[in-house]
Amino acid sequence: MKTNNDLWEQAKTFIETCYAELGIGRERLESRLTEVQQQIGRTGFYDHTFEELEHGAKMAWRNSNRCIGRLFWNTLHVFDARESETEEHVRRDLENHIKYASNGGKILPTITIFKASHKENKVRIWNHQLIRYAGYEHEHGIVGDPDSILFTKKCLELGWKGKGTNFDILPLVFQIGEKDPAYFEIPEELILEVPITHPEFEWFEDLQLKWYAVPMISDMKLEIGGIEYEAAPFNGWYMGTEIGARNLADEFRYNMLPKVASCMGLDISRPSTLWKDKALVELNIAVHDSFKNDGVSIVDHHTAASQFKLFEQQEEQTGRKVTGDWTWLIPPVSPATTHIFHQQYDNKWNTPNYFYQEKPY
Ligand code: HEM
Ligand SMILES: N=C(Nc1cccc(CNC[C@@H]2CCCN2)c1)c1cccs1
Repeated sequence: MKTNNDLWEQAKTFIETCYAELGIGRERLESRLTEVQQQIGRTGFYDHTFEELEHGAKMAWRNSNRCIGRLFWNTLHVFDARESETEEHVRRDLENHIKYASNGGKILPTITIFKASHKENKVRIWNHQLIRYAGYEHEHGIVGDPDSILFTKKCLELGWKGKGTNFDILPLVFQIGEKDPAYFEIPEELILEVPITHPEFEWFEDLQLKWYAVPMISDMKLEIGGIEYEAAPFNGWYMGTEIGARNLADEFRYNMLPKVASCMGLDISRPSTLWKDKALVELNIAVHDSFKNDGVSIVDHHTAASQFKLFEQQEEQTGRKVTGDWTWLIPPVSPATTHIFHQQYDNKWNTPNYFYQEKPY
Protein backbone atom coordinates (compact mmCIF):
# COMPACT_ATOMS: atom_id res chain seq x y z
CA MET A 1 0.00 0.00 0.00
CA LYS A 2 1.44 3.36 -1.06
CA THR A 3 1.64 6.09 1.61
CA ASN A 4 0.64 9.67 0.80
CA ASN A 5 4.28 10.62 1.04
CA ASP A 6 5.36 7.97 -1.49
CA LEU A 7 2.70 9.23 -3.88
CA TRP A 8 3.78 12.83 -3.30
CA GLU A 9 7.40 11.99 -4.10
CA GLN A 10 6.37 10.22 -7.37
CA ALA A 11 3.97 13.02 -8.30
CA LYS A 12 6.57 15.74 -7.62
CA THR A 13 9.24 13.98 -9.69
CA PHE A 14 6.85 13.48 -12.61
CA ILE A 15 5.46 17.02 -12.61
CA GLU A 16 8.88 18.63 -12.34
CA THR A 17 10.19 16.57 -15.28
CA CYS A 18 7.01 16.97 -17.33
CA TYR A 19 6.86 20.76 -16.88
CA ALA A 20 10.57 21.15 -17.65
CA GLU A 21 10.14 19.18 -20.90
CA LEU A 22 7.08 21.25 -21.83
CA GLY A 23 8.89 24.50 -21.04
CA ILE A 24 6.35 25.47 -18.38
CA GLY A 25 7.66 28.25 -16.08
CA ARG A 26 8.46 28.20 -12.39
CA GLU A 27 5.31 30.09 -11.40
CA ARG A 28 2.92 27.48 -12.83
CA LEU A 29 5.11 24.65 -11.58
CA GLU A 30 5.12 25.86 -7.97
CA SER A 31 1.35 26.52 -7.87
CA ARG A 32 0.64 23.12 -9.48
CA LEU A 33 2.87 21.32 -6.94
CA THR A 34 1.03 23.05 -4.07
CA GLU A 35 -2.34 22.06 -5.56
CA VAL A 36 -1.25 18.42 -6.00
CA GLN A 37 0.21 18.22 -2.49
CA GLN A 38 -3.08 19.52 -1.05
CA GLN A 39 -5.21 17.08 -3.09
CA ILE A 40 -3.02 14.14 -1.98
CA GLY A 41 -3.26 15.35 1.64
CA ARG A 42 -7.08 15.58 1.37
CA THR A 43 -7.91 12.48 -0.68
CA GLY A 44 -4.79 10.30 -0.91
CA PHE A 45 -4.71 10.77 -4.71
CA TYR A 46 -4.51 13.55 -7.34
CA ASP A 47 -5.95 14.12 -10.80
CA HIS A 48 -3.74 14.78 -13.84
CA THR A 49 -4.47 17.74 -16.08
CA PHE A 50 -4.94 16.71 -19.73
CA GLU A 51 -1.51 18.19 -20.52
CA GLU A 52 0.12 16.03 -17.81
CA LEU A 53 -1.82 12.95 -18.98
CA GLU A 54 -0.85 13.52 -22.63
CA HIS A 55 2.83 14.10 -21.99
CA GLY A 56 2.93 11.31 -19.38
CA ALA A 57 1.62 8.79 -21.94
CA LYS A 58 4.30 9.94 -24.42
CA MET A 59 7.02 9.67 -21.76
CA ALA A 60 5.78 6.14 -20.98
CA TRP A 61 6.21 5.15 -24.64
CA ARG A 62 9.67 6.77 -24.66
CA ASN A 63 10.54 4.65 -21.58
CA SER A 64 9.28 1.35 -23.04
CA ASN A 65 12.51 -0.65 -23.04
CA ARG A 66 11.18 -3.40 -25.32
CA CYS A 67 9.92 -1.05 -28.03
CA ILE A 68 11.94 -0.56 -31.23
CA GLY A 69 9.43 2.04 -32.49
CA ARG A 70 10.18 4.80 -29.97
CA LEU A 71 11.50 7.40 -32.47
CA PHE A 72 7.92 8.62 -32.90
CA TRP A 73 7.12 8.88 -29.16
CA ASN A 74 6.16 12.56 -29.37
CA THR A 75 3.54 11.98 -32.10
CA LEU A 76 1.25 9.86 -29.92
CA HIS A 77 -2.38 10.99 -30.16
CA VAL A 78 -4.09 10.89 -26.73
CA PHE A 79 -7.86 10.51 -26.21
CA ASP A 80 -9.01 11.36 -22.66
CA ALA A 81 -11.80 8.92 -21.73
CA ARG A 82 -11.55 9.38 -17.95
CA GLU A 83 -15.19 10.51 -17.72
CA SER A 84 -16.57 7.34 -19.37
CA GLU A 85 -18.28 5.06 -16.85
CA THR A 86 -21.13 3.39 -18.76
CA GLU A 87 -20.90 0.45 -21.15
CA GLU A 88 -22.31 2.59 -23.95
CA HIS A 89 -19.64 5.28 -23.47
CA VAL A 90 -16.74 2.80 -23.13
CA ARG A 91 -17.93 0.92 -26.24
CA ARG A 92 -18.16 4.23 -28.14
CA ASP A 93 -14.63 5.21 -27.01
CA LEU A 94 -13.14 1.86 -28.09
CA GLU A 95 -14.84 1.97 -31.50
CA ASN A 96 -13.67 5.57 -31.92
CA HIS A 97 -10.10 4.48 -31.11
CA ILE A 98 -10.21 1.68 -33.71
CA LYS A 99 -11.64 3.99 -36.38
CA TYR A 100 -9.29 6.93 -35.67
CA ALA A 101 -6.12 4.80 -35.38
CA SER A 102 -6.87 2.72 -38.51
CA ASN A 103 -7.33 5.89 -40.55
CA GLY A 104 -7.99 3.90 -43.74
CA GLY A 105 -4.59 2.20 -43.47
CA LYS A 106 -2.44 5.27 -42.75
CA ILE A 107 -2.19 4.18 -39.08
CA LEU A 108 -2.00 6.87 -36.37
CA PRO A 109 -0.27 5.95 -33.08
CA THR A 110 -3.03 6.52 -30.54
CA ILE A 111 -3.89 5.84 -26.89
CA THR A 112 -7.27 6.10 -25.15
CA ILE A 113 -6.96 6.56 -21.39
CA PHE A 114 -9.85 5.51 -19.16
CA LYS A 115 -10.53 6.25 -15.50
CA ALA A 116 -7.64 5.85 -13.04
CA SER A 117 -7.62 2.56 -11.12
CA HIS A 118 -8.36 4.14 -7.73
CA LYS A 119 -11.66 5.67 -8.88
CA GLU A 120 -15.22 4.37 -8.49
CA ASN A 121 -16.44 2.66 -11.68
CA LYS A 122 -12.92 2.12 -13.03
CA VAL A 123 -12.71 0.34 -16.40
CA ARG A 124 -10.87 -2.92 -17.09
CA ILE A 125 -10.48 -4.36 -20.64
CA TRP A 126 -10.18 -8.17 -20.83
CA ASN A 127 -8.82 -8.32 -24.41
CA HIS A 128 -5.05 -8.62 -24.97
CA GLN A 129 -5.52 -6.56 -28.15
CA LEU A 130 -8.71 -4.77 -29.26
CA ILE A 131 -8.65 -6.74 -32.53
CA ARG A 132 -7.36 -10.32 -32.42
CA TYR A 133 -8.34 -13.77 -33.75
CA ALA A 134 -10.09 -16.44 -31.66
CA GLY A 135 -8.52 -19.83 -30.86
CA TYR A 136 -10.46 -23.08 -30.44
CA GLU A 137 -9.13 -26.36 -29.01
CA HIS A 138 -10.83 -29.46 -30.48
CA GLU A 139 -9.96 -33.16 -30.02
CA HIS A 140 -8.62 -33.29 -33.60
CA GLY A 141 -6.52 -30.09 -33.27
CA ILE A 142 -6.57 -26.32 -32.89
CA VAL A 143 -8.47 -23.83 -35.07
CA GLY A 144 -7.41 -20.15 -35.11
CA ASP A 145 -4.79 -18.49 -32.88
CA PRO A 146 -3.58 -20.82 -30.09
CA ASP A 147 -2.58 -17.71 -28.09
CA SER A 148 -6.28 -16.81 -27.79
CA ILE A 149 -7.64 -20.18 -26.56
CA LEU A 150 -8.15 -19.13 -22.91
CA PHE A 151 -9.70 -15.72 -23.71
CA THR A 152 -11.91 -17.32 -26.39
CA LYS A 153 -13.24 -19.77 -23.76
CA LYS A 154 -14.10 -16.77 -21.54
CA CYS A 155 -15.95 -15.10 -24.43
CA LEU A 156 -17.93 -18.32 -25.11
CA GLU A 157 -18.83 -18.51 -21.39
CA LEU A 158 -20.14 -14.94 -21.60
CA GLY A 159 -22.45 -16.05 -24.40
CA TRP A 160 -20.42 -15.01 -27.44
CA LYS A 161 -20.69 -17.31 -30.47
CA GLY A 162 -17.74 -17.70 -32.86
CA LYS A 163 -18.01 -18.91 -36.48
CA GLY A 164 -15.20 -21.41 -35.84
CA THR A 165 -12.88 -20.21 -38.63
CA ASN A 166 -9.13 -19.60 -38.37
CA PHE A 167 -9.73 -15.83 -38.35
CA ASP A 168 -12.78 -15.08 -36.15
CA ILE A 169 -12.49 -11.55 -34.72
CA LEU A 170 -13.02 -11.70 -30.94
CA PRO A 171 -15.54 -9.39 -29.24
CA LEU A 172 -14.58 -6.42 -27.06
CA VAL A 173 -14.85 -7.52 -23.41
CA PHE A 174 -14.60 -5.04 -20.52
CA GLN A 175 -15.98 -4.49 -17.03
CA ILE A 176 -16.89 -1.32 -15.16
CA GLY A 177 -16.26 -1.21 -11.41
CA GLU A 178 -17.27 -4.53 -9.81
CA LYS A 179 -19.95 -5.23 -12.43
CA ASP A 180 -19.86 -8.39 -14.56
CA PRO A 181 -17.96 -8.06 -17.86
CA ALA A 182 -19.92 -7.11 -20.99
CA TYR A 183 -19.04 -8.14 -24.56
CA PHE A 184 -19.67 -6.37 -27.86
CA GLU A 185 -19.00 -7.43 -31.47
CA ILE A 186 -16.88 -4.86 -33.30
CA PRO A 187 -18.78 -3.53 -36.37
CA GLU A 188 -17.31 -5.19 -39.48
CA GLU A 189 -16.74 -1.86 -41.24
CA LEU A 190 -14.25 -0.92 -38.49
CA ILE A 191 -12.08 -3.99 -39.03
CA LEU A 192 -9.20 -3.51 -41.47
CA GLU A 193 -7.48 -6.75 -42.59
CA VAL A 194 -4.82 -7.57 -45.19
CA PRO A 195 -4.98 -10.78 -47.30
CA ILE A 196 -1.44 -12.19 -47.61
CA THR A 197 -0.16 -12.75 -51.17
CA HIS A 198 3.41 -13.08 -52.55
CA PRO A 199 4.94 -10.91 -55.33
CA GLU A 200 6.33 -13.98 -57.19
CA PHE A 201 4.53 -17.10 -55.87
CA GLU A 202 0.99 -17.16 -57.35
CA TRP A 203 0.12 -20.16 -55.12
CA PHE A 204 0.62 -18.08 -51.95
CA GLU A 205 -2.96 -16.75 -51.99
CA ASP A 206 -4.26 -20.35 -51.95
CA LEU A 207 -2.95 -20.57 -48.35
CA GLN A 208 -5.81 -18.13 -47.60
CA LEU A 209 -3.78 -16.25 -44.98
CA LYS A 210 -4.63 -12.75 -43.74
CA TRP A 211 -3.84 -10.60 -40.72
CA TYR A 212 -5.48 -7.55 -39.07
CA ALA A 213 -3.93 -4.18 -39.83
CA VAL A 214 -3.67 -2.49 -36.43
CA PRO A 215 -2.07 -3.94 -33.26
CA MET A 216 -3.87 -2.33 -30.30
CA ILE A 217 -2.54 -3.52 -26.90
CA SER A 218 -5.34 -3.27 -24.34
CA ASP A 219 -4.18 -5.24 -21.27
CA MET A 220 -1.22 -3.18 -20.00
CA LYS A 221 -1.29 -0.66 -17.14
CA LEU A 222 -0.09 2.90 -17.72
CA GLU A 223 1.55 4.45 -14.66
CA ILE A 224 2.17 8.21 -14.53
CA GLY A 225 3.52 10.00 -11.43
CA GLY A 226 2.23 7.31 -9.07
CA ILE A 227 -1.27 7.18 -10.59
CA GLU A 228 -2.29 3.94 -12.36
CA TYR A 229 -4.50 3.57 -15.44
CA GLU A 230 -5.29 -0.12 -15.94
CA ALA A 231 -7.31 0.52 -19.12
CA ALA A 232 -5.26 2.56 -21.60
CA PRO A 233 -5.31 0.78 -25.00
CA PHE A 234 -2.55 1.94 -27.32
CA ASN A 235 -1.60 1.17 -30.93
CA GLY A 236 1.19 1.72 -33.38
CA TRP A 237 1.74 -0.09 -36.67
CA TYR A 238 3.26 -3.54 -37.07
CA MET A 239 6.87 -4.39 -37.72
CA GLY A 240 6.48 -7.07 -40.42
CA THR A 241 8.41 -9.76 -38.52
CA GLU A 242 5.80 -9.77 -35.75
CA ILE A 243 3.34 -11.26 -38.24
CA GLY A 244 5.71 -13.08 -40.60
CA ALA A 245 8.22 -14.48 -38.11
CA ARG A 246 6.06 -14.99 -35.02
CA ASN A 247 2.25 -14.88 -35.37
CA LEU A 248 2.14 -16.93 -38.60
CA ALA A 249 5.43 -18.82 -38.09
CA ASP A 250 5.71 -20.02 -34.47
CA GLU A 251 4.83 -23.72 -34.09
CA PHE A 252 2.57 -22.71 -31.17
CA ARG A 253 0.85 -20.03 -33.31
CA TYR A 254 -0.26 -20.52 -36.96
CA ASN A 255 2.77 -22.77 -37.70
CA MET A 256 2.90 -21.99 -41.47
CA LEU A 257 6.58 -22.72 -42.26
CA PRO A 258 6.23 -26.41 -43.25
CA LYS A 259 3.32 -25.55 -45.59
CA VAL A 260 5.14 -22.59 -47.18
CA ALA A 261 8.32 -24.67 -47.60
CA SER A 262 6.45 -27.56 -49.23
CA CYS A 263 4.67 -25.19 -51.65
CA MET A 264 8.11 -23.75 -52.49
CA GLY A 265 9.25 -27.30 -53.34
CA LEU A 266 11.99 -27.26 -50.69
CA ASP A 267 13.62 -30.36 -49.25
CA ILE A 268 12.23 -30.44 -45.69
CA SER A 269 13.70 -33.90 -44.90
CA ARG A 270 16.50 -32.46 -42.76
CA PRO A 271 17.14 -29.13 -40.95
CA SER A 272 20.48 -28.55 -42.72
CA THR A 273 18.80 -27.64 -46.00
CA LEU A 274 17.76 -24.45 -44.08
CA TRP A 275 14.26 -24.86 -45.54
CA LYS A 276 12.79 -23.11 -42.46
CA ASP A 277 14.98 -20.04 -43.06
CA LYS A 278 14.07 -19.87 -46.77
CA ALA A 279 10.34 -20.22 -46.01
CA LEU A 280 10.61 -17.64 -43.22
CA VAL A 281 12.11 -14.98 -45.49
CA GLU A 282 9.49 -15.56 -48.21
CA LEU A 283 6.66 -15.40 -45.62
CA ASN A 284 8.02 -12.07 -44.37
CA ILE A 285 8.35 -10.75 -47.93
CA ALA A 286 4.71 -11.73 -48.50
CA VAL A 287 3.51 -9.94 -45.34
CA HIS A 288 5.44 -6.75 -46.09
CA ASP A 289 4.44 -6.69 -49.77
CA SER A 290 0.74 -7.32 -49.00
CA PHE A 291 0.54 -4.51 -46.42
CA LYS A 292 2.38 -2.09 -48.72
CA ASN A 293 0.15 -2.90 -51.73
CA ASP A 294 -2.99 -2.40 -49.60
CA GLY A 295 -1.73 0.97 -48.33
CA VAL A 296 -1.56 -0.24 -44.73
CA SER A 297 1.30 1.11 -42.59
CA ILE A 298 4.02 -1.42 -41.76
CA VAL A 299 7.77 -1.21 -41.17
CA ASP A 300 10.48 -3.76 -42.04
CA HIS A 301 12.95 -4.68 -39.30
CA HIS A 302 15.90 -2.99 -41.07
CA THR A 303 14.12 0.34 -41.38
CA ALA A 304 12.80 0.01 -37.81
CA ALA A 305 16.33 -0.57 -36.50
CA SER A 306 17.60 2.50 -38.38
CA GLN A 307 14.77 4.56 -36.89
CA PHE A 308 15.69 3.25 -33.44
CA LYS A 309 19.31 4.36 -34.07
CA LEU A 310 17.98 7.87 -34.77
CA PHE A 311 15.98 7.68 -31.53
CA GLU A 312 19.14 6.77 -29.59
CA GLN A 313 21.02 9.71 -31.12
CA GLN A 314 18.11 12.11 -30.49
CA GLU A 315 17.90 11.04 -26.83
CA GLU A 316 21.66 11.46 -26.35
CA GLN A 317 21.35 15.01 -27.75
CA THR A 318 18.64 15.86 -25.21
CA GLY A 319 20.87 14.45 -22.44
CA ARG A 320 18.56 11.54 -21.65
CA LYS A 321 20.08 8.05 -21.25
CA VAL A 322 18.40 5.48 -23.51
CA THR A 323 17.24 2.34 -21.69
CA GLY A 324 16.31 -0.86 -23.52
CA ASP A 325 15.70 -4.60 -23.30
CA TRP A 326 18.13 -6.12 -25.85
CA THR A 327 16.35 -9.47 -25.83
CA TRP A 328 13.16 -7.86 -27.22
CA LEU A 329 14.73 -5.05 -29.26
CA ILE A 330 16.58 -7.44 -31.64
CA PRO A 331 14.23 -8.56 -34.43
CA PRO A 332 13.50 -12.31 -34.82
CA VAL A 333 14.74 -12.28 -38.45
CA SER A 334 18.43 -11.56 -39.25
CA PRO A 335 19.04 -9.83 -35.88
CA ALA A 336 22.82 -9.54 -36.42
CA THR A 337 22.26 -7.42 -39.54
CA THR A 338 21.02 -4.61 -37.23
CA HIS A 339 23.18 -2.34 -35.00
CA ILE A 340 21.03 -3.34 -32.01
CA PHE A 341 22.51 -6.85 -31.91
CA HIS A 342 26.06 -5.47 -31.54
CA GLN A 343 25.23 -3.04 -28.74
CA GLN A 344 24.31 -3.31 -25.05
CA TYR A 345 21.37 -1.55 -23.40
CA ASP A 346 20.63 -0.64 -19.79
CA ASN A 347 17.34 -2.38 -18.93
CA LYS A 348 16.51 0.08 -16.12
CA TRP A 349 12.74 0.68 -15.80
CA ASN A 350 11.89 4.37 -15.51
CA THR A 351 8.37 5.77 -15.07
CA PRO A 352 6.05 6.84 -16.59
CA ASN A 353 5.82 3.43 -18.31
CA TYR A 354 3.52 0.58 -19.44
CA PHE A 355 3.46 -2.50 -17.20
CA TYR A 356 1.99 -5.99 -17.22
CA GLN A 357 -0.83 -6.54 -14.78
CA GLU A 358 -2.75 -9.51 -13.33
CA LYS A 359 -5.31 -10.91 -15.74
CA PRO A 360 -8.88 -9.96 -14.67
CA TYR A 361 -10.02 -13.57 -15.44
C1 HEM B 1 4.52 3.30 -34.17
C2 HEM B 1 4.92 2.07 -34.45
C3 HEM B 1 5.45 1.08 -33.44
C4 HEM B 1 6.21 0.00 -33.76
C5 HEM B 1 6.66 -0.41 -35.17
C6 HEM B 1 6.49 -0.71 -32.55
C7 HEM B 1 7.19 -1.91 -32.50
C8 HEM B 1 7.23 -2.73 -31.39
C9 HEM B 1 7.63 -4.11 -31.41
C10 HEM B 1 8.07 -4.90 -32.64
C11 HEM B 1 7.55 -4.57 -30.14
C12 HEM B 1 7.86 -5.99 -29.65
C13 HEM B 1 6.50 -6.72 -29.62
C14 HEM B 1 6.63 -8.22 -29.52
O1 HEM B 1 7.71 -8.75 -29.85
O2 HEM B 1 5.62 -8.87 -29.14
C15 HEM B 1 7.11 -3.47 -29.31
C16 HEM B 1 6.93 -3.56 -27.95
C17 HEM B 1 6.34 -2.56 -27.18
N1 HEM B 1 5.88 -1.34 -27.65
FE1 HEM B 1 6.14 -0.57 -29.50
N2 HEM B 1 5.93 -0.06 -31.47
C18 HEM B 1 5.27 1.05 -31.98
C19 HEM B 1 4.50 1.95 -31.24
C20 HEM B 1 4.27 1.84 -29.87
C21 HEM B 1 3.37 2.71 -29.14
C22 HEM B 1 2.50 3.80 -29.76
C23 HEM B 1 3.43 2.33 -27.83
C24 HEM B 1 2.72 2.89 -26.64
C25 HEM B 1 2.19 4.12 -26.58
C26 HEM B 1 4.37 1.22 -27.76
C27 HEM B 1 4.71 0.55 -26.59
C28 HEM B 1 5.34 -0.69 -26.57
C29 HEM B 1 5.46 -1.51 -25.36
C30 HEM B 1 4.98 -1.16 -23.95
C31 HEM B 1 6.10 -2.69 -25.75
C32 HEM B 1 6.47 -3.89 -24.85
C33 HEM B 1 5.27 -4.83 -24.76
C34 HEM B 1 5.52 -6.01 -23.83
O3 HEM B 1 6.39 -5.88 -22.91
O4 HEM B 1 4.84 -7.06 -24.01
N3 HEM B 1 4.87 0.95 -29.00
N4 HEM B 1 6.92 -2.35 -30.09
N1 LIG C 1 3.69 -3.17 -33.19
C1 LIG C 1 3.25 -3.46 -32.05
N2 LIG C 1 3.56 -4.67 -31.49
C2 LIG C 1 3.43 -4.99 -30.16
C3 LIG C 1 3.75 -4.09 -29.16
C4 LIG C 1 3.59 -4.47 -27.81
C5 LIG C 1 3.16 -5.74 -27.50
C6 LIG C 1 2.85 -6.63 -28.52
C7 LIG C 1 2.35 -8.00 -28.17
N3 LIG C 1 3.45 -8.73 -27.57
C8 LIG C 1 3.05 -10.01 -27.08
C9 LIG C 1 2.88 -10.89 -28.26
C10 LIG C 1 2.05 -12.09 -27.91
C11 LIG C 1 3.01 -13.22 -27.82
C12 LIG C 1 4.36 -12.71 -28.21
N4 LIG C 1 4.16 -11.35 -28.71
C13 LIG C 1 2.98 -6.28 -29.84
C14 LIG C 1 2.41 -2.52 -31.29
C15 LIG C 1 1.27 -2.75 -30.57
C16 LIG C 1 0.75 -1.56 -29.97
C17 LIG C 1 1.51 -0.47 -30.23
S1 LIG C 1 2.80 -0.88 -31.22
